[in-house]
Amino acid sequence: MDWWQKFISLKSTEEVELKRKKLVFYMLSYLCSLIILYFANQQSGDNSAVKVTLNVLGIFFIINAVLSHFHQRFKVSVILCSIGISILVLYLAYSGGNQNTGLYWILPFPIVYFVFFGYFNGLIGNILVYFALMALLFNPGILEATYRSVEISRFLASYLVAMILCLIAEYFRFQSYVELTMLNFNKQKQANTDALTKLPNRRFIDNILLESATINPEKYFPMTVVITDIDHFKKVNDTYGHDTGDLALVHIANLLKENCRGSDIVSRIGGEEFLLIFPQTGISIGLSICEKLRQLIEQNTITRENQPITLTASFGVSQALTLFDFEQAKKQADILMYDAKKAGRNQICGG
Ligand SMILES: Nc1nc2c(ncn2[C@@H]2O[C@H](COP(=O)(O)OP(=O)(O)OP(=O)(O)O)[C@@H](O)[C@H]2O)c(=O)[nH]1
Repeated sequence: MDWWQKFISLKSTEEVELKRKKLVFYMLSYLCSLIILYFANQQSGDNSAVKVTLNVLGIFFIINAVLSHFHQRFKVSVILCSIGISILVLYLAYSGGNQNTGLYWILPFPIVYFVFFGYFNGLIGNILVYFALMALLFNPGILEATYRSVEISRFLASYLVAMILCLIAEYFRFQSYVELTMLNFNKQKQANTDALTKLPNRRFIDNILLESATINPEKYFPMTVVITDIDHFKKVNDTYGHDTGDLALVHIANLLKENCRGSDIVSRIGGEEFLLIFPQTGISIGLSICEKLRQLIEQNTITRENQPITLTASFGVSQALTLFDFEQAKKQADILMYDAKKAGRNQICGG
């Protein structure tokens, strides 16, 4: 699995999308219920059944929206609201509302199902309501209202057109949401990846990793923190050229990555400097992993023009028991790495 996938969160775009849905839900709930209550009490004439039903539904939409501010189950509120809307739509068709104008007031509703449920589930919801309306309207015997057949066919055709237009709009809105999400994902990935070795970079450590460790410290601590630096790397560049230097960096990066666990973090934080993090690992195990890595680097030469080039690296190993120790552990590992250099390179200092 790509290292990034464990950390990538589409959280930011998903949160924006959820915020949009919530705002639409609240606006629709409060605005529609006010309109419904206005019609219930000012425009429903003498029809007391219409008055009562509209008042009940209007109050239901308000209570449902208010309650949703206090619990975490937003989806439940949306489903309840949609059930209320379906009842309202069918009741308007059945009763004719005030002076048989009910059908006109149904036409704005197809969009609500798409806004709440997306293009696919919204379409299913709309089709169900459409068939229920057809079943009602083509059975005049069960209706309280009386409609001319031309009125019914015009209404059903307009509902269908409204449904198709909303479907097109919602489908392409969703596609652009997916594209923007991927764009955001790729930009985040790019910003947190070292271009040469494809390892996580310093920005990743300072932002994303620390955020993850703050949220789930038990996943990380106690941790071993390692700084490793390739020895005499300048000589590699000077002797074989910058391209070979790059090749050597990629080689070491792959070697470190392939020989650490999936949960370990291997990052490139400077020119020829790598920061390794071994989560939930005590210092003694950390030291033995580093010894294995040190030997692997020494043994796995790279070849240039059929000539083997031996690389070695120096390691500074420290540990962080909690998040508060992390920065200090990094500094300590850096100091220890320089101690390893001073002591002759190709060795590990730590404890
Ligand atoms: N090819 C290549 N070289 C790099 C890159 N980043 C840094 N370097 C080189 O890495 C070298 C690091 O040299 P020094 O800091 O003197 O360290 P060193 O030669 O490894 O010596 P010690 O660390 O003391 O063993 C410099 O020559 C940098 O130009 C890179 O992305 N590609």
